[in-house]
Amino acid sequence: MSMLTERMKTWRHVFKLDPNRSLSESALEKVCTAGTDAVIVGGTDGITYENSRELIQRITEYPVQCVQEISVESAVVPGADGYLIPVVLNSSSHRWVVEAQHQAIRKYGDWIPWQDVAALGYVVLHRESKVARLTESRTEMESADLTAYARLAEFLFRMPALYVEYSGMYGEERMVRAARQGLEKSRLFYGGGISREEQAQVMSRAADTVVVGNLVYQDLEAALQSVRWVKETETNGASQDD
Ligand SMILES: CC(C)=CCC/C(C)=C/CC/C(C)=C/CC/C(C)=C/CC/C(C)=C/CC/C(C)=C/CC/C(C)=C/COP(=O)(O)OP(=O)(O)O
Ligand SMILES: O=P(O)(O)OC[C@@H](O)CO
Ligand SMILES: [Mg+2]
Repeated sequence: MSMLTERMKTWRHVFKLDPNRSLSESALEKVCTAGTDAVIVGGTDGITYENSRELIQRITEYPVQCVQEISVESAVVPGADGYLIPVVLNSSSHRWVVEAQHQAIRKYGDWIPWQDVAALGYVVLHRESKVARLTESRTEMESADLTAYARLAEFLFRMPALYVEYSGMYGEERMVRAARQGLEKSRLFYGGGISREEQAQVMSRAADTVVVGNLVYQDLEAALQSVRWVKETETNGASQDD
């Protein structure tokens, strides 16, 4: 299998499943066979090795890429198709920018399969979200700040992707477009509050990859439809590939 950063370039739609929430086997089968490009396993609270391993093992029964987004060092599950490492660029605590990552790299050292690892430069914008509270993110910003974070992610930190995160809330298109303005090749992820076709279309035009999370648990049929909503929409100004 090619490097994770290469595979990510093909992702238009991804589901994010939370190990701390339950999903029946028939629902999981529908999610994994709906035509999404990857399933990300991750969340902010109640994440353990046991619940992550259980969900990842279930997903690997299906022919879809299964990638773990690591938010807790002790929950890393060997055997996933890849590992996404969040770096919260607008956190006011260095813990979520370098320290948690440093500790984990110290712990796992030689075991880390770097070809299957990619950093995600997060900018967290929903003030009331769990992730904003956990990471003490500075969510108040102007669009120019977001453009600057995007440039910082791509040109200073050489990150393969910038993630505009509105977890739990539908975000502002102008902010996603501001992030796009700062990027050339790095991928632009959007996630947050997608529940209707028109929302998915707007964000699919602005971003490269659209992440659908909570909708899976709120309205499974709509979540399954979101694959089509995203994939039938063309992106504007996609990141340039080599
Ligand atoms: C043996 C083997 C194969 C080993 C693998 C080696 C490997 C890959 C090691 C990992 C090395 C490494 C650098 C790990 C990182 C460790 C770590 C803890 C980093 C910190 C990450 C971070 C900044 C977390 C903060 C929280 C965050 C950004 C979470 C992302 C997910 C998210 C926002 C989910 C949405 O949350 P949800 O719970 O759904 O929210 P709602 O309930 O509101 O919907
Ligand atoms: O759960 P929702 O609001 O869809 O957000 C998706 C994802 O961006 C969460 O990390
Ligand atoms: Mg969630």
